[in-house]
Amino acid sequence: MARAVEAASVREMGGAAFAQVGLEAEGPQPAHATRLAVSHVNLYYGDHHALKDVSIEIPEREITSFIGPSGCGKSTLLRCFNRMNDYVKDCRIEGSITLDGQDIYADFNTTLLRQRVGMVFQHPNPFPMSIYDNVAYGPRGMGIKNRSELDDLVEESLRRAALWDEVKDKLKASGLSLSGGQQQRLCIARAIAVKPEVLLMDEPTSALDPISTVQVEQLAMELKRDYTLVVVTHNMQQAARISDSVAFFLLGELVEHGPTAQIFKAPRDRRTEDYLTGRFG
Ligand SMILES: Nc1ncnc2c1ncn2[C@@H]1O[C@H](COP(=O)(O)OP(=O)(O)OP(=O)(O)O)[C@@H](O)[C@H]1O
Repeated sequence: MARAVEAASVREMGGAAFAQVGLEAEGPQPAHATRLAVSHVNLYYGDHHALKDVSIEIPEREITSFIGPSGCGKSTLLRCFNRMNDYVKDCRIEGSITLDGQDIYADFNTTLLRQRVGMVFQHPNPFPMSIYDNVAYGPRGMGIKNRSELDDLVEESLRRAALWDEVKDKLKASGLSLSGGQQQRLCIARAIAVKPEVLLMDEPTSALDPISTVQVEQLAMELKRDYTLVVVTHNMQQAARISDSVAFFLLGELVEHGPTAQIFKAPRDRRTEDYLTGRFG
């Protein structure tokens, strides 16, 4: 009986994020191939055991969201995907992470990895240069010097980032002169200009107003047609709105990962229920 009441409360409370965004559980979707595969990963910052035996598969052309309370390891795992943690002193990783079957911690060129796995951060961080140069920066670094090729790439990337119409007449203006929401879309344009396969987004809308948040969410849903997206978010409604699947982390453990409807409406683990219903975190 108590269990039945709890299950009902998850549907009402945890499922509320899902219901509020007007989504209903969908039937089985065609499976997408695994793009990133994490197998038994343990990560330590010095003595601190930040990721504990984490295994998860990230399917291509889907949005996978990482949720969980502060400090549970969401950003740490995200940063493993393009080896950003390499820059952290005393950071040690065990286990394996593969991109299309190739171990990214074995014999893998990190420059190439970061080209294939792009990242957008919590706070928009345009370079202190023009809008055009921000987007052209990556392609130039890859050796593209031809002006018309660069022009095409810049336009295509800004269009895909839903920013072209707002900036096409001021491409020489500083990227820093844009609004916060525009700066974040500029950073997305910069990330996709090098044609990555995976886009990592670490709380990409937490510094944005509601209108810019909706624009970035719509953009993420557009981009998943071609890219694999992994999004860290504290916003449960955002996770419900945009994700194909959701992974819940707690104290460095991956508690469960499943289709968005299942996680919000019928989580398998009591700890996920407790988090979604606000009993902790
Ligand atoms: N560079 C670092 N050096 C040492 N410890 C770190 C470092 N980065 C993160 N940690 C620790 O690892 C744990 C996981 O941190 P992480 O940033 O991955 O959590 P998170 O779930 O993304 O948190 P938040 O939601 O607050 O961003 C925390 O205890 C954090 O203090």
